[in-house]
Amino acid sequence: MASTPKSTPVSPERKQNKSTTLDTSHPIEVRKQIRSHGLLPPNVESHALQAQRCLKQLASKTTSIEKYIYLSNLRNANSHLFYRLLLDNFSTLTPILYTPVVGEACLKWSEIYQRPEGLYVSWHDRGNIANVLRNWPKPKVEITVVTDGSRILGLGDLGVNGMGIPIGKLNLYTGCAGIRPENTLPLCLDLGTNNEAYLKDPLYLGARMKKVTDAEEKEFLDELMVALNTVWPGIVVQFEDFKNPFPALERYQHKYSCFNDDIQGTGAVILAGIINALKATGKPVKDQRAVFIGAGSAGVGVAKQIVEFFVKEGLTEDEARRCFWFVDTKGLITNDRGDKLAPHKIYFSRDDNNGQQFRDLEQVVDYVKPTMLLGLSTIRGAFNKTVLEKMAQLNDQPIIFPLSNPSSNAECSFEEAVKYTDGKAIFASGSPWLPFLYKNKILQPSQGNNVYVFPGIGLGAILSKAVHISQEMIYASAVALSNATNATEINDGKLYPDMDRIRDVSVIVCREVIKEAQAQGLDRETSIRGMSDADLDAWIRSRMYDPYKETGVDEGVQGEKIRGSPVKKSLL
Ligand SMILES: O=C([O-])CC(=O)C(=O)O
Ligand SMILES: [Mg+2]
Repeated sequence: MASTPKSTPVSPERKQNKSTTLDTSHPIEVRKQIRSHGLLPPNVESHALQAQRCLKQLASKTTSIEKYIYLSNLRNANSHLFYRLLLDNFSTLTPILYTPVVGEACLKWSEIYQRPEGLYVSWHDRGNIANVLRNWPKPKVEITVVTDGSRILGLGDLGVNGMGIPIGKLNLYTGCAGIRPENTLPLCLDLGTNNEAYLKDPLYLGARMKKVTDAEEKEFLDELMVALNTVWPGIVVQFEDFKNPFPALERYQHKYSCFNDDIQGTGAVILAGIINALKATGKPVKDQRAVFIGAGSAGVGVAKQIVEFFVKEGLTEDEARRCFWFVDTKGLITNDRGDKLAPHKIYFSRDDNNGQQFRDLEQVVDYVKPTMLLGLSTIRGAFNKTVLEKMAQLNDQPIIFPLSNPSSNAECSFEEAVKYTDGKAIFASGSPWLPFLYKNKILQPSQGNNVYVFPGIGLGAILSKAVHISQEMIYASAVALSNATNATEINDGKLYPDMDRIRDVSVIVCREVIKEAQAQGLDRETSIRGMSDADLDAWIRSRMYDPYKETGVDEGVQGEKIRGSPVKKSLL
């Protein structure tokens, strides 16, 4: 291998991470400049040819998990190529990198593990968290997705196996919102697990200890938030898949630039879907009756954002709140049910049931006569044939949202929703389903997944340098998403934009989040105040990572030089 001449400085990062520069699309001049000449096979390939090989290799993998591992390896071998492939095949690759296959990957994480890919911070690191963060090899971190693995999708407590989720979400941050991959930090907290099977599994990669108490978790998270903001001031923090996320959200949301994806991100996306569904049915909000099955943090978070919308549409908060009925494992949540309700359930608990109690969903549907049914219960089949048939008898266009993830936990499939409502359902699910042919018409499912907003919210917070992420900024993301759905999509019966337009959608969401931050005086980036929408969009785009523009040369400026003018002869 040629030694590096003194005249060509190679950054320490580049030395450590040479792999990202080994790209068969690099022209010979680039290969010579970055000293990868000879390390690559001679043919200089087009991006299209590279993609063709990757898709062929991917197709040769027979199981979803093999496809997942293939894509992880590709990302580590050549991140720009990986992101080019993702951008060009978004709707095909997302179900592998993200829900549902990422769920399977998390379940098997200890078996399929090959490399860390993120940072693990343990209970035993308390008192020393900032120093552990400083071990992260990349100098700049703009955003982190952090989980403690205690409620991974609808799969329960998976401990450190939950690391697949921050990795998957951050892949989408880069793919959808163009945050540079090296500026993202997947973060998994090992605060113990109550998953007995994992604790007994010799291959399990986490500490052999039970989950710490709520008070201990609070102490740990307080130190973590200070440490993150000390090591990377202004870092945006996305909380993900915590079993009990409300306390942390309440504690930090006015103090740091952070949000909870499961409460606020999912809430915003579902609200956008509901806004579009109500436009389709034409029924006013005052006539809506929403039954939620599953009264965990996500369900309550989603409903509270819909309450906000109903209030903006003219109801009082009390009138809006009373449009919701929640069902948990014990039945309809009422004040006189005889059990002690968890604090987050009290807001929606009913007091108008005249002593009647309803144990199952069918009884609740008969009693409430809902216009919409939303599932965040992780109970596959909870929206059974009878329930769906009843919804179709009650409504011309019943709104059916089985939102639990992954698909194996969804309350019903798209096919079931179509068949049992005779094609009348207005449908959105959390995980993807295939289109379904019904009565000679191909019907398209909508996927109400938080991926529609979290990348734009995170990018908006980064670019506006928001001091914190307000509920109004989250609400703005929901309205932006509903407006981003175009006429063709609406005519096709869709509630959300096509996934293949996700980059454009993320720009729109980001712009509206920035504008709301500006309106509330939460922004610190003064140079973009007062810009028109078009100028702001162009400014946002100019800051987004584009894997097609990466030359493999360290700094973008040098890359520009290579593209713009011939590289100096002396370097060749
Ligand atoms: O990851 C997803 O697909 C959506 C989500 O946040 C969850 O289900 O927890
Ligand atoms: Mg989640």
